[in-house]
Amino acid sequence: SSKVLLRPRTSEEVSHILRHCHERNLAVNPQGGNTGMVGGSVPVFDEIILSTARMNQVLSFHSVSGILVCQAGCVLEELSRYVEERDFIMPLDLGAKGSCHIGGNVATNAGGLRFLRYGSLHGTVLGLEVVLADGTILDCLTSLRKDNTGYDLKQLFIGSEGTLGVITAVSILCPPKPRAVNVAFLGCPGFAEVLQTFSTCKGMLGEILSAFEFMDVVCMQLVGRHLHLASPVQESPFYVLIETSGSNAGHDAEKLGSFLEHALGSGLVTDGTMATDQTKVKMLWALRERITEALSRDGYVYKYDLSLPLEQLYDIVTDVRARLGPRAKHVVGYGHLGDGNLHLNVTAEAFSPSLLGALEPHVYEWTARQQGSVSAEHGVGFRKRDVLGYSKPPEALQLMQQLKALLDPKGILNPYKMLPSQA
Ligand SMILES: O=C(O)CC[C@@H](O)C(=O)O
Ligand SMILES: [Zn+2]
Repeated sequence: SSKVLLRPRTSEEVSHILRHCHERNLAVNPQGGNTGMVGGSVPVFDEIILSTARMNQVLSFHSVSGILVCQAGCVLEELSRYVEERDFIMPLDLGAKGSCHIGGNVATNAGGLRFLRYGSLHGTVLGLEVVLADGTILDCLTSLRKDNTGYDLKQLFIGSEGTLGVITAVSILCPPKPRAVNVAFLGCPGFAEVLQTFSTCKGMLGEILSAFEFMDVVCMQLVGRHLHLASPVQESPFYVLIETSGSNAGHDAEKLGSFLEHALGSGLVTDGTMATDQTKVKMLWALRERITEALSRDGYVYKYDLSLPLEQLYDIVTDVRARLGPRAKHVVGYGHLGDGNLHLNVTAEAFSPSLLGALEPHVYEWTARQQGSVSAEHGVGFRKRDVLGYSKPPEALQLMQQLKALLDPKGILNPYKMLPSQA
């Protein structure tokens, strides 16, 4: 029901907008590419939408350090192209790269496909400029690798989902572009073999391993049915996508080759294919990256983004499949295995409260019993705010409420998001 959408170009304009809204108690919903999975960027009632779409300028790039400073509304894929032309890459990559904004990525602390190698945005973001609820511009846009001068305030805004301030500019450390990238797409006979492949792979590939993703056979069937992407290997219960990135093509190919020989020889892997040329690399990645899209064409999707101990990671998928039986169209498990991050998705013809009742709180209770996280990389937004208690103690939730009250006493920033409705 929003009636107003504002599209500022500068931090000063954001500051004027927030000062105005703060004085008049007007609620504001910051919005980047609007690709989030938990409704964090969608207004609940008639909030004023503050879009970062026109704040899309690169401010500086240093070719020795690889430090990029840009406005919050730069589209991730455009930044990737910009730094790749200069022989660097962005430290994060995700399926929504064509539309998501870097400011939104930082605000949700998005994980994605390069996390295994380059780590979280809490490490790669070096500085932020943030406009606070009352319009104050907080300039923490430094480009220093090391800086121990007091509390590291920028960390508070990484993953705060627009509830504590509006991120207007980002300083981020970009790694050098790897000279050699190889992708192997393999079929595994069981989940135990997927885990064993991961251990072997870490041992044998070491520092060149840059991604370890997995998907189950149902994901592959759906990608085939809805997107017409053909499987490059024989049908198997599980598939893994392994990427290596290094500086010496010959060295990397040799390492990957001996790993594959071992994996095939010992029965961990039953079939596989490899790619070094860009087109085939992209084709193999598409099988994994486009699962979300295939699922959305399958029906209504119940989505869970869990961190779980590796040994138990797939048990919840098997459990939910048995629990729901024919009530679900499909129950799938895929995700960033190397990061202990499972995407459990369930599709059905339409939304049904009874199916939701069979899934929740069951999935959350299961996750809590494993000391897992009910939101690994998608954030909390509107959808998951009442389940934070499964992963955080009451004392932590109370401190979060206190921080919110300190930074946004009038509660104008992204209301009804992230924090539980009655804490
Ligand atoms: O749709 C999902 O649940 C996961 C989306 C994304 O995080 C992915 O890894 O593909
Ligand atoms: Zn993911």
